[in-house]
Amino acid sequence: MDVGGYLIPKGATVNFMVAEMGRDEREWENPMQFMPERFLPGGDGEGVDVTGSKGIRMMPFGVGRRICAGLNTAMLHLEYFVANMVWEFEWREIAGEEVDFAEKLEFTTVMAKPLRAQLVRRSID
Ligand code: HEM
Repeated sequence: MDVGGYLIPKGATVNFMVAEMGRDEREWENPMQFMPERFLPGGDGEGVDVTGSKGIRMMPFGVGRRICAGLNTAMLHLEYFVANMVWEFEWREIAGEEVDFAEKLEFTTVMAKPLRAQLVRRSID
């Protein structure tokens, strides 16, 4: 089979570099910038399809017949969880400890400098 000019032999194992999709400048504006607002209306990630049925720009849950069975549960809970964490707390860097996205390869890829944050409870009056 020919995929984008590459001949894939029958029975070959194909590994998709999922993280590289998120770093692709042809797909994402300033991909290395942490910009969660890109997924809001008007952003380059607005309405992105994570199921792979319209196209694939990111695939955190895999795609196709073995796509994550918990996708909808996970998305619902993550949105609820993140919304509450931002609603309840202000998230700050610890003085003198800048957030550093440098990576280190262990069993999985982890942050070279573990992230520590200072949480300040918001006053909800
Ligand atoms: C942020 C949360 C989650 C992420 C990023 C995630 C991601 C994934 C990925 C990448 C796969 C492999 C897909 C493939 O083989 O192509 C997978 C499979 C699976 N996930 Fe999740 N998952 C999450 C949460 C959950 C939850 C909450 C459940 C259950 C309640 C769940 C149940 C499953 C099951 C059963 C499979 C195997 C599906 C199969 O092989 O047919 N996942 N998930």
